[in-house]
Amino acid sequence: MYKQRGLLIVLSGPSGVGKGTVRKELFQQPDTNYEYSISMTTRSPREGEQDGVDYFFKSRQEFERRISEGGLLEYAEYVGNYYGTPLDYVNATLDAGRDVFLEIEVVGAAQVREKVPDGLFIFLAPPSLSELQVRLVGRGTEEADVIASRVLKARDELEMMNLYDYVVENDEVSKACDRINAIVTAEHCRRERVEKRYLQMLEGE
Ligand SMILES: Nc1ncnc2c1ncn2[C@@H]1O[C@H](COP(=O)(O)OP(=O)(O)OP(=O)(O)O)[C@@H](O)[C@H]1O
Ligand SMILES: Nc1nc2c(ncn2[C@@H]2O[C@H](COP(=O)(O)O)[C@@H](O)[C@H]2O)c(=O)[nH]1
Repeated sequence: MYKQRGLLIVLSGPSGVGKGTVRKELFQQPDTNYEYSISMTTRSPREGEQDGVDYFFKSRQEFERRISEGGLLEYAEYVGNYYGTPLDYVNATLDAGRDVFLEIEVVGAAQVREKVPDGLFIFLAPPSLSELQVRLVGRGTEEADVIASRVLKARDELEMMNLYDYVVENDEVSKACDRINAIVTAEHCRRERVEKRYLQMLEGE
């Protein structure tokens, strides 16, 4: 019997815009039905971060071995560290008909677009660049030079907004979550209509 694959939802945007905050809020909502794909990184854990929960923390050597084995759906080097999405988990979950949620930067998102063109690509945008800087400083997890690199990078990342299916402003976390939920629901309805039409056409043969 024909079984539709799950939907791959990609949330991207500059560092500090609030991707993690929005994602955590979405996953706390009782009717959320996506699976979160935990990324791999060579970055050191921040205070409170747990291996296998926030990231799979790996050495550069181990990460490069995963790349050479083709074990990543996408990866990017971001301000001196590797970040990537384990391929097996994404494939197994989508094959089981479950939606997968990726929270990744823009270079990796562009690679996913090439490989999974029917994914749903959402760019989370800050109200302004100055507010982005305020958020990064307020988070207090990076030194001033790293914050400066991330804000500088954000200028180029914002130019990639037009490559996305949707741009969602993160002015308020609850509003951003509502917008993302509405987009995902609309995409499911669209896919159901297409699937129904497809099955009707097969029956008519
Ligand atoms: N809508 C918002 N209004 C004000 N502050 C926010 C909002 N969303 C997130 N923040 C704050 O901004 C900071 C950065 O948020 P967060 O860590 O979620 O960003 P991120 O995009 O996941 O960053 P990175 O890509 O570096 O992981 C946090 O301190 C968070 O509490
Ligand atoms: N291309 C990928 N980017 C990822 C992945 N996981 C996280 N990220 C992004 O990296 C930056 C920096 O993250 P931080 O935790 O050090 O602040 C940020 O934009 C993340 O969204 C991934 O698997 N692939």
